[in-house]
Amino acid sequence: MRLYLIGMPGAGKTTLGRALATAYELPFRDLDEEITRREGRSIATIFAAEGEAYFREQEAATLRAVVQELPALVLATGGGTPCFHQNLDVLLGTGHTLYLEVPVAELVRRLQQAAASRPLLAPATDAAALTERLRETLAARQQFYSRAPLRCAATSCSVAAVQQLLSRYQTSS
Ligand SMILES: Nc1ncnc2c1ncn2[C@@H]1O[C@H](COP(=O)(O)OP(=O)(O)OP(=O)(O)O)[C@@H](O)[C@H]1O
Ligand SMILES: O=C(O)C1=C[C@@H](O)[C@@H](O)[C@H](O)C1
Ligand SMILES: [Mg+2]
Repeated sequence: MRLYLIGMPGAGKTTLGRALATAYELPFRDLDEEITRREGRSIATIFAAEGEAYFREQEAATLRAVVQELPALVLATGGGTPCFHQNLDVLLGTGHTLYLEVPVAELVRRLQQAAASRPLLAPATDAAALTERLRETLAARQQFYSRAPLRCAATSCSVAAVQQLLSRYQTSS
């Protein structure tokens, strides 16, 4: 089984992804970490040195390489992954895609500390600016995230809840 987690920055893709991989005894990959490893530099450095378009190309290529390499895994994608280069079609066509749905106010709480090291959020320094930035980003991305056949809300996104969701989904499909 390939299980893909998608959602906004701070939604908990990496945190929950690792826990799900342990529960299912599957390898875990984090797409941001894979890109960092392939490139030998941080995401922030890639954005600063090469710009977003270059990052999106590397992201798309790395996604396809990971999918080809591993027939079974849990993959935490980057926040923007489903929104560029037909990546969502790759996800939908090769595994189960789960959208972690988290309200903007909760994302702000989680991200406020870390915003400076996240290139797309860095310009938003205070809570109001970060809220506005996340609102705009989510509005633009909703059309992609909402195509995931599986979704769970922030408050119910435990490993057990996802396992239940997935087993119901697998028996019905
Ligand atoms: N269920 C949760 N409840 C509260 N805090 C959480 C939860 N899941 C993750 N967090 C916290 O929120 C922050 C972001 O989590 P995480 O890095 O897993 O998100 P992400 O979706 O992988 O973000 P990114 O897209 O930036 O990689 C972390 O500080 C993490 O500890
Ligand atoms: O939301 C986004 O577009 C991003 C999220 C991160 O996971 C990284 O993939 C990168 O910082 C871009
Ligand atoms: Mg992450």
